[in-house]
Parts: sequence; C-alpha cells; structure tokens
Amino acid sequence: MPTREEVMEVLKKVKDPELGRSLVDLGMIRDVKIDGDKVKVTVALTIAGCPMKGRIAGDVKKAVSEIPGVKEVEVELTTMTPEEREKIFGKKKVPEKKALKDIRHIIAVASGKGGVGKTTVAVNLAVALAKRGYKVGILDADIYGPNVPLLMGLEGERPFTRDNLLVPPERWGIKVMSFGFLAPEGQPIIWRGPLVHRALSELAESVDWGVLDFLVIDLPPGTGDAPLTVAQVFPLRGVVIVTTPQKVAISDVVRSINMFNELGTRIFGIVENMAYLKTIGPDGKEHIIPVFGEGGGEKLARDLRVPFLGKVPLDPNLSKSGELGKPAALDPESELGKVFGEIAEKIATKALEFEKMGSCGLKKA
Ligand SMILES: Nc1ncnc2c1ncn2[C@@H]1O[C@H](COP(=O)(O)OP(=O)(O)OP(=O)(O)O)[C@@H](O)[C@H]1O
Repeated sequence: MPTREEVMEVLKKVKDPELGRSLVDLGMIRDVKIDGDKVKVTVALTIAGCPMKGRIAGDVKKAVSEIPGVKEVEVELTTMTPEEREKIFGKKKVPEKKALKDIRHIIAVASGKGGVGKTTVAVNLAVALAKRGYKVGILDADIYGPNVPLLMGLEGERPFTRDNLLVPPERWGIKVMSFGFLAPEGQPIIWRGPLVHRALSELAESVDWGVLDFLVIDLPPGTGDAPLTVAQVFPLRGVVIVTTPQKVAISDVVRSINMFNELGTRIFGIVENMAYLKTIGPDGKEHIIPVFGEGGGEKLARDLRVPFLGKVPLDPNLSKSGELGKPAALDPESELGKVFGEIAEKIATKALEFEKMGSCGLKKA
C-alpha cells in the first residue's frame, strides 16, 4: 500500500506549468487520501477556472500512478482562498519610499496583452476619481509606449526639478509623470532588462507627488520585466486588469492575475473594454452590438472569482477625446463619464477595504 510520504515525494516533482514551481512548495496539495491501492489527491488551484487545470490534474495523476502498488488515482480540483494565496505569494514586502509616503492608495492598471485600451482606462479612471474630489496623480510607467501625455493633453511638456525631485506637470487637476517626458523628443527609448528595473526604481524615489489620495499607474502590457518591477518597487494597494471580450484574451488575463497573486498584489477586478457598440438603426432605435462577443469579461471574472468592475463601450468619442487630450470622463454627465464614474467608485470603495485589511507591503493607515 502506498504511503502519504511517497505520494508527497512524487508530487514534489510536479510543477505548476505557469509558475514553474512545485505544487507541494506552492501549497497546492490540499489533501491526500489513501484507501488500499486507491489514491485521491485534492489540488487547490491558485485561481478558479485556471486554464492549466487539465494539465495539472493530468500531471498529478501520471506522477502518482507511477508509484508501485497504486492502481487508481483520483484528482479533485478546488481553489485556494485569498488568505491561502497570500500566505504563499504575499511574503514580499515592498520597501517604503520617501517620495511615496503621502500617497494613500497606489493603483496599477494592467493588461495581459497590448492594445486593449489599458491607457485609455487608466487616464479616464484617474479623471473620474479627480471628478469625485480626490487628489489624484497618474504615472505612465508604460516605458515602451508612453501615451499618457498625449491623452492628458500634455505632449511636449517637461517636468522641472525642485530639491532634487521631479515636479510633475498638472492637467485637469491631476499630477502627471511619464517616461514620455523624459525621453528625447521623437526618439524611442530602447530599454534593456536591468535598465528597466533601475529606471522604474529611480522614478519611484524621485517624483514630488505631494499628498495624494490616489496614484494611478499605467503599467506596460503583459507580464514581462517592467510590470513585474512596478509591482516590486511600488507599494500597490491593488491592480485593475483591463481586457476585451474576446476569448483569446483569457489566457493573458490569467497569466497576469497569476503574476500579481505571486507578488502578493490584490486584484481590484476586471474592466471589460470595447464591450459593446451603441448605434442608431434605420428604425431610429438604439441598438447594442457586441462587436467582440458578449459577456466575456463578466464570465471571466466569475470563473476567476475576481470582481467585475464594469463595461466600457467601443466609442469613437473615447479615441477622439484621447487624441485631443481631453479625456471623456471630464464630463461626468456624459455616458462615458458615467461609465468611468461607476468604475472609479467601485475601485475607491475596494481601496478602503484593502487598506483596512492591510495591503501587502503597505503600512496600515
Ligand atoms: N473603448 C474604446 N473605444 C474606442 N477606441 C478605444 C477604446 N479603448 C481604446 N481605444 C483606442 O484603442 C487604441 C489603443 O488604446 P490604448 O492606447 O489605451 O491601449 P493600451 O492597451 O494602453 O495599448 P498599449 O498596450 O500599446 O499600451 C487607442 O487608439 C485608443 O484610442
């Protein structure tokens, strides 16, 4: 009859395909039951609906079946609680930075892949928060495509230096800092890995933000060096994930959530951008067209057990307002203003909840 020790020993060699670490080290083996030659292993996935769950179950089954004396293996899948995830992933503390000490909530806006409208959402979220009376700053950490200055109407601006700190230009009542301000005009900066880390770490120390309720950080897309560094050097209250409704975006979002889980960063939830298009049909009535499919973001949030923060329509006014440097959320009574207002309110409420819980790496207020 196989023993629990033997089972755990073989499971030590089974790795989470995305995190690259042993299921045992990750605390994913919730239970092992042995009944004669039958073994039942309960695996707690880091997030529900993990697209790797079939592979993980298959790898566990294969590894345990190879133990001499085992005839039958059953794998039951369950999901970790947020507390369990924090125990494993939330060990890393972000060192405190003087330049950030008067900022109450630092919120990152991330996306699994490029071009889903992350910057558009980040800018309009910052504006919607400012419209609600909060003191807001926005940091464009998208080193590869810093578009925040354009969207905020600050192209060509430069920060000035006071007491060795960069003073961010202001527009629409929001303090703005961007790698775009620091790059030579018209020239792309080519960043290599270690430089990315150094540049972002220096930026975290060298901006005079003053007192802010919210600092919104527009992250570079994906799960590469740059978003990882931001989550390591800024004491984030949490992260907002932007996606589009297409199925193809799902695995990118899961990868992104896994990365933030591993870093101990809380997830505010998912914003679905380009969720629908409103048109007036020949009948004179309003029609809602789900251009990229329907309910993808909501289902994804449900499957991954993270909050769904709202849908942003595909609206030419949103891209036009971006090009003009006048974010759509500046008019809180407009349709887009209301959409971003509701999302901002949900995030502000959650930020207070997270603050009470004592966010990873942050001192309690
Ligand atoms: N809901 C929307 N309706 C219409 N146009 C949109 C919408 N969201 C974004 N866009 C447009 O799509 C383009 C890409 O948007 P944006 O730059 O915000 O994406 P991103 O995810 O930040 O991209 P990157 O990965 O390059 O940083 C822009 O031209 C923007 O104006």
